Amino acid sequence: MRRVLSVVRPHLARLIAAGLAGVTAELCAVALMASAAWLIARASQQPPLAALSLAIVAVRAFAVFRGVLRYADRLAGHDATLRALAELRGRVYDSLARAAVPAPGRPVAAGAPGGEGPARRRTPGKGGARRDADALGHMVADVDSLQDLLLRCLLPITSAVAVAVVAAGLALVLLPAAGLVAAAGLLVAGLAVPACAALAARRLGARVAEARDALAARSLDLLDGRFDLAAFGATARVLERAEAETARLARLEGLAGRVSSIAFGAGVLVQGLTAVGVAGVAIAAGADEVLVAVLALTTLAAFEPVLPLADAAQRLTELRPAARRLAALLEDAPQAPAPARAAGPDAAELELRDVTVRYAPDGPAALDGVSLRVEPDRSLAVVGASGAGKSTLLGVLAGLLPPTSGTALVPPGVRGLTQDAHVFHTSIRANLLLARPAATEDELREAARRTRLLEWVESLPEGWDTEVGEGGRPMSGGQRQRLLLTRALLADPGVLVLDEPTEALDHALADRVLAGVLAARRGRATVLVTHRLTGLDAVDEIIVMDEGRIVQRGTHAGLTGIPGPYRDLWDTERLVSSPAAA
Ligand SMILES: Nc1ncnc2c1ncn2[C@@H]1O[C@H](COP(=O)(O)OP(=O)(O)OP(=O)(O)O)[C@@H](O)[C@H]1O
Repeated sequence: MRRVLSVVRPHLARLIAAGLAGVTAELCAVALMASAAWLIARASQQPPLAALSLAIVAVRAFAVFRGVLRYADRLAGHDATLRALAELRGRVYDSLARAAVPAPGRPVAAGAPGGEGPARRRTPGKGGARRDADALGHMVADVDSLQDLLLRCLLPITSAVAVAVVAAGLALVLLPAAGLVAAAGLLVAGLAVPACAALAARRLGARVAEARDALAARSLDLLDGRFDLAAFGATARVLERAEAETARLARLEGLAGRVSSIAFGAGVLVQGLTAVGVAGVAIAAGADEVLVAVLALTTLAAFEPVLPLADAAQRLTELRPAARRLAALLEDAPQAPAPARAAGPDAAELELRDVTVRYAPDGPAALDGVSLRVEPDRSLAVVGASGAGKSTLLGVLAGLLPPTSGTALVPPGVRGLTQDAHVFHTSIRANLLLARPAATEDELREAARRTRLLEWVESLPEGWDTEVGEGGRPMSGGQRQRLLLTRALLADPGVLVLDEPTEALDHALADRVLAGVLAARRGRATVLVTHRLTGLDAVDEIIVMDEGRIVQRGTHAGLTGIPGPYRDLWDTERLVSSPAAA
């Protein structure tokens, strides 16, 4: 909770102002009740009007101040809370972004942020997307819960404590015995009732969660295993069990919903009993009727901010898991990797000098002393066997992975298409315009023509306005890849890095798409990681990697003309695609 609340620090002044406004508004409410009680009781004794004039003014003043201060309290409280929420959201997204890029020395582990969690790097298939959406939904809800933490818990608790202390203190001064009764009542309503409510809410919350899990598991069984259940004639039996579980869940939820009304009722009962007790003690002590009225009604008013504490305690119990998850997220994310040194404005090219990357401190080098220059107007292809270090090299070139040693000079304006690129749940047009909001229809069409996306878009009834992504129109892997590639082309960055941009396409289409992309990028720096060598004759330079090192470099014609790893890869490719050619 403390870790999450630390985001409030920059907005502490506003929050304190809101707290002060809240406390003063509640004190005004108590003072209003006290002065009104005094006025009515004293008026019943028919004193001269002048004796009442001060009380009349006080009643009006407290009524006006209470209204104004309540308004100020709401305004300042919501202002501070929304600012704190924005801050927390920013920090959470920063943590997710850091976790999504595994820094060397910190490999991505399953279950860790950046592993199978919401910030997972790759999202295979639809089920993964659904899990990501769930995780994202939970995270958004967790962040939003800070709002309740401040507005429904911390601020009300502050007001309640201040009012209870002042009211009980005043009663103690006026009549110690009555003060003790008031203090006892306030303690019961402000501590014991909320504690019991929180305990009940926690117990019931656990049982509700358990019942919900059981029902979810049963529903999945019913959906996924429907054919088996039908085959074995067991559908009715399992449905019956699911219905029983639904009824149990409804019962528990009803009970959980009643906890707050029961707690509120208990608080009101304590309030009434305490007011009667205070009046009784005051009468027994021989206090005059004005003092009795003031003490009893002030006590009644002092309970008003104390009664919502039962609700606040329950909410605090519910918010703790969310706070724990957020704190873990904020703490677990690896520290922001030292960014690759940005090259000066005149150094337009991308350069690596003796760069080594290790994912674990004592682990093998994924990149081993690589030096490389990417000229601003040339294209470069990176090839090599699986695990040779191609994606790692691309990560360093894109400024996403800092080198463990060596220097990476990465100019601003390196953008790319990594394997994590995301299709947003919106139209094809909006997905593309993300890269260049001002792009014209012609530019969209031109980019899509290069990547062979255009034919597919034109075949759709709603064309560019077709909704895609989760919940939208399902896309094939190839359509998704071409959409992302079009977006990368449209962005037209100074250096475009592409990780296996045609991996999901059949060979014939892959070759045409690659040729289109390279033609569109002619004269602009492009770095391409690929397994497929066909079409690389259109690339200015090819580097061949093996075990993290560059083992060959040259052009397609040059490298196929000499024995070596590139020619071996080329021969294998030709053999696989057309055995007769070998
Ligand atoms: N996040 C990571 N944590 C730990 N090790 C990693 C990580 N990413 C890559 N590696 C290791 O670094 C080495 C190089 O991997 P890299 O992904 O760069 O190879 P690649 O040539 O792109 O392979 P592929 O063609 O299969 O994508 C491999 O041994 C791989 O196991």
